[in-house]
Amino acid sequence: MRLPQAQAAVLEAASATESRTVEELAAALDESPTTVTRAAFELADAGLVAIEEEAAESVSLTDEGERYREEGLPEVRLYRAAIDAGADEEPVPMGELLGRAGLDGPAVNIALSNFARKGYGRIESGAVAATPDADPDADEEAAALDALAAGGDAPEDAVEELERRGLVRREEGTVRSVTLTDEGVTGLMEGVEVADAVGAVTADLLTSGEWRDAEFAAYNVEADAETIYGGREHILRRTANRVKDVLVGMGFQEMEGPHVDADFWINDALFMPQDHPARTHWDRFALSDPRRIDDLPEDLIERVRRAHLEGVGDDGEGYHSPWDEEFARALALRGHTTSLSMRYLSGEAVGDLEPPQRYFSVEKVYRNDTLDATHLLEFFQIEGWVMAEGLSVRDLMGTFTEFYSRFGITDIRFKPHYNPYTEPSFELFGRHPETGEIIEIGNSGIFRPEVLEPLGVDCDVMAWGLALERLLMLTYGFEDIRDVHGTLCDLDLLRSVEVMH
Ligand SMILES: N[C@@H](Cc1ccccc1)C(=O)O
Repeated sequence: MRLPQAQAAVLEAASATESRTVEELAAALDESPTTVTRAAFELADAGLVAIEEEAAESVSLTDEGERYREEGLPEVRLYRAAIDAGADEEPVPMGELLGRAGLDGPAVNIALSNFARKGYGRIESGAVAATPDADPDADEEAAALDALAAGGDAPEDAVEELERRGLVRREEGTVRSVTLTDEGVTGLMEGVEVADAVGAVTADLLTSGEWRDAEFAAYNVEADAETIYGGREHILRRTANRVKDVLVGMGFQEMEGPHVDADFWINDALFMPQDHPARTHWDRFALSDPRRIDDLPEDLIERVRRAHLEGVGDDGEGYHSPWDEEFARALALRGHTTSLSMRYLSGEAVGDLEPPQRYFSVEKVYRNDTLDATHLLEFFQIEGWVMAEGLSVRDLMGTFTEFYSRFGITDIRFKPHYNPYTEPSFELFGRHPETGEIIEIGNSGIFRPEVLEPLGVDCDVMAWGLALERLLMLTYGFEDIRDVHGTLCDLDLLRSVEVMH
């Protein structure tokens, strides 16, 4: 029988009467467990060995656990310092003991919370009274740390406590044991010849031309292998791209524009009065340097100013409140991408547009919100608008129904709403697939004449801002947006979440 080197070695090292683990074989053969595992699976495929698998749990020390194993658990160090200072007879001020025990930073709280729990003593009004006959040498958690570090076992309740404290971590693994089958024994008796099968193509093999005569080992695609995570497009980016594809498919063109913009484009062009509470309570992220925009179309400034002061049309009223150009020139991170819609509708971005037109963007916006499961300080907005003659709310609803149905969402709901820049306005809601909760997914409406006339648009424009992250929640069932985005994100989830097309 001819076998590649690793397989021949494993076959010879295996026994018919005693199963040997992959780790034992690897140590005996001075090979890596990966090589032995692979060879064992190939031998098993050929019927020469049997592999038995057993789920096994291993417990290892975290960096913090390792540190305490070397330096002593903080509560034990506090107890020893307390005994040294005579705290078993008379309480000693805490500050003094912390210095003696060499404890500072987070270790102080850790020492204090475990000290009393383990019966090392009491802490009252800033002084420590130590239990005279406590035995720090018999500390079960310290003993467990030592035992686990040495590869041994420790009592379950000690391990649980250490795990709770973040000093050890449990890992699930599989232990594989190999035994020779009858066929394997026969094969061995008949004699095994080592074939020079090549396991991996090297640059040498290729340049020397040796690959022409080499015998290549077959791949075993069923063998267990270490998981290697390659780079991968983030689910949010992937969903953003999918949204773009859907909108392009619906006849929309993409807008682009600055993340930092003048309040003029973010608010004033939208007929948001300068003294509107939203312009302060929206908590904008203002820029201090540069502070203002220089480049604004003078004639548009004038038309917007007049719309704010006097209104638009015969029965227009306006706000009759002061309008300050400098206030409009202030720069901030955009709180919505409707600033882009203003730049495009005004002709500032790509020149004057004739109806019909459809535009969208899927871009970041910034709001000083309080972080929670459904709010981030920055998120992606799916902005969009349609410019055409004779648009109605029916068109708006139809567009959303069409858009969301492309993502399998067929039960969106509408609620009348108020925006200073649209009339009528609607908020959109969808049902969370896991919790069943109705969540807000967007805001929309038909732009008022006070917005459109200064921009020089004389037909209807319906528009919206939808939250990409909420769409993600509805399509994937995420419950906490922080699992997907930001420093608390769940890497395992991001690595393994399935792609939806
Ligand atoms: N700017 C609105 C969305 C919107 C855009 C356009 C028209 C109506 C509403 C928001 O951020 O909530």
